[in-house]
Amino acid sequence: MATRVRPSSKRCAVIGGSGFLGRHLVEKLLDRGYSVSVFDIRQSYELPGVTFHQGDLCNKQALLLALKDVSLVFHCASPAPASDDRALFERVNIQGTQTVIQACIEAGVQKLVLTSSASVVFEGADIKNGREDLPYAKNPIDYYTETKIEQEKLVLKACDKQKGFLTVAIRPHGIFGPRDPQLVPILVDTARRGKMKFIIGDGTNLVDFTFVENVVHGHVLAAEHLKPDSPICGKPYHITNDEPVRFWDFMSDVLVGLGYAAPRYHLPYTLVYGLALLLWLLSLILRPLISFKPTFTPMRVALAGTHHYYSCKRAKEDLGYKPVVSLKEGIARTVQSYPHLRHGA
Ligand SMILES: NC(=O)C1=CN([C@@H]2O[C@H](COP(=O)(O)OP(=O)(O)OC[C@H]3O[C@@H](n4cnc5c(N)ncnc54)[C@H](OP(=O)(O)O)[C@@H]3O)[C@@H](O)[C@H]2O)C=CC1
Ligand SMILES: CC(C)CCC[C@@H](C)[C@H]1CC[C@H]2C3=C(CC[C@]12C)[C@@]1(C)CCC(=O)C[C@@H]1CC3
Repeated sequence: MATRVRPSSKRCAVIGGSGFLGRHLVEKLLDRGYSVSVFDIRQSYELPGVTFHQGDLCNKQALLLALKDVSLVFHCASPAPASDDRALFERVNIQGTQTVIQACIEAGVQKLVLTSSASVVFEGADIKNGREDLPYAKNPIDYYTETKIEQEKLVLKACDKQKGFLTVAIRPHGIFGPRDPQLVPILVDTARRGKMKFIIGDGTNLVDFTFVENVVHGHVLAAEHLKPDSPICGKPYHITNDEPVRFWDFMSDVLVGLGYAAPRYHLPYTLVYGLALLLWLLSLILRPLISFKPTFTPMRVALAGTHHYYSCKRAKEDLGYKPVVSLKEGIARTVQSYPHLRHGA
């Protein structure tokens, strides 16, 4: 009788491993002695100890090849939040995640760690020290958030101790760090176009920004604590820097660190939000004739003008989580890593 080979617990796969968070995660896993299969729609680097599988996560057969002999899977692939392609979000984040779950079960994977987002509970109103038991957003602010909610529900529901398939979701917030393609590049581009002169609202709103290595640390802890008798099975965990900061202080520190002026003039939140909504509607109506992408989208304005910070008490208690890099150190390392984005470069 053929015996089924139990996959090695040091063999894992990172779906989305070519992306910003995914690549940092892959590097940490290699440091910790894992061998890693990366599954991604693109290959962005090469590293010893990493096997690349290029493909779309909606394709189960392609996934199955990457998951052969793998016991642990991290799923951190998603279309970029800035996209407004609803069909793409639904296909990748919802149907694609269903495919990931099916492929994991068929391949005999034992643990699935999803990168969700703290934004799954954000509707544009203040969240102060939000806990994981806040309800999912009833009116998600964009298609990204809407599909991240469905994705998280699917993964947590799939947790089945009897079948030996365990799942957990990590909810990071505002990830930043070296090689981030989003936060710093968009900020610098906006500054270079002379649009970072204004503070939306009174500038006192507190927000979480999380250094990428802390997010990676949360993922590794979750994976290593995910066992049949553990309280973490089927649960979501906030992972942040645990140092809420004024949104506009964080933006100013990054801008000034790169040689740009900090924003100074205040604009009322409701005025800017209304204008952003109007511009977004116009961009939808005019799309057949002209295509333009407003910088100040309703989502970005809401994020820039409200409080949204989250408690990581549950992660501290259940995972022993503690940030490994402070906000100050994270900002310094991030600024240093972008010489090409410095003023005048
Ligand atoms: N950045 C942030 O502030 C936050 C991010 N998150 C979550 O963290 C995760 C990682 O985000 P981040 O690293 O910033 O994003 P990236 O865009 O850098 O990484 C995502 C990777 O997934 C790939 N991908 C997209 N669609 C598919 C597909 N159909 N099949 C296979 N691979 C695909 C992307 O390729 P391509 O680039 O070609 O699309 C990219 O390489 C995401 O799930 C995101 O929702 C959560 C909270 C905050
Ligand atoms: C133009 C300026 C007002 C803002 C420039 C910076 C923004 C691009 C970023 C500030 C907060 C960021 C953020 C995300 C993306 C980049 C920002 C909007 C997310 C939406 C990424 C995906 C998530 O899951 C939640 C993040 C919240 C914070």
